[in-house]
Amino acid sequence: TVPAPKPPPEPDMNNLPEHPMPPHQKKHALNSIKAVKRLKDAGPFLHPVDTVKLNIPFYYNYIKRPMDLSTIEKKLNVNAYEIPEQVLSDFKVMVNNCHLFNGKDSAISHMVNNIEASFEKHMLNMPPKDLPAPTTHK
Ligand SMILES: CN1C(=O)c2ccccc2Sc2cc(NC(=O)[C@@H]3CCCO3)ccc21
Repeated sequence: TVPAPKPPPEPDMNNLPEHPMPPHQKKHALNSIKAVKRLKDAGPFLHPVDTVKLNIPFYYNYIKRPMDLSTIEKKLNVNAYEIPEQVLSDFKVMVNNCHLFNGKDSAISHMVNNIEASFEKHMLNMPPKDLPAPTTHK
């Protein structure tokens, strides 16, 4: 019997963190995701893998944590992340899903590697959690 394709899980809205990432870090992470979404190689990663359009009903049987750029952006907007590393780890889930399902040397995996490199470069400029107090020059 063909297993019914499972819908991609929504961001874990149920247990949002008590102390989410502060606004200046959230803003930087959102800008980084927006910059990646504009890359030529980002197309297939903008939305959850569409198992019907791609005719891969087994996808969610292999890929237990589907992830894509729109889901990361949504999680940022609902303050689902506590620290920037959690954003990076969701990004890596998306990368590893692609490597696992398509093969590390596939064209689509080279595309996801490109956008991951770009995202990591943006995240190098992430401001520290506790910004220095604004100094008032006399
Ligand atoms: C990341 N990834 C994949 O990992 C994937 C999974 C199975 C088969 C092919 C691919 S490459 C791929 C292609 C699209 N393409 C599309 O979404 C559009 C709509 C359906 C055909 O092109 C989206 C995701 C994707």
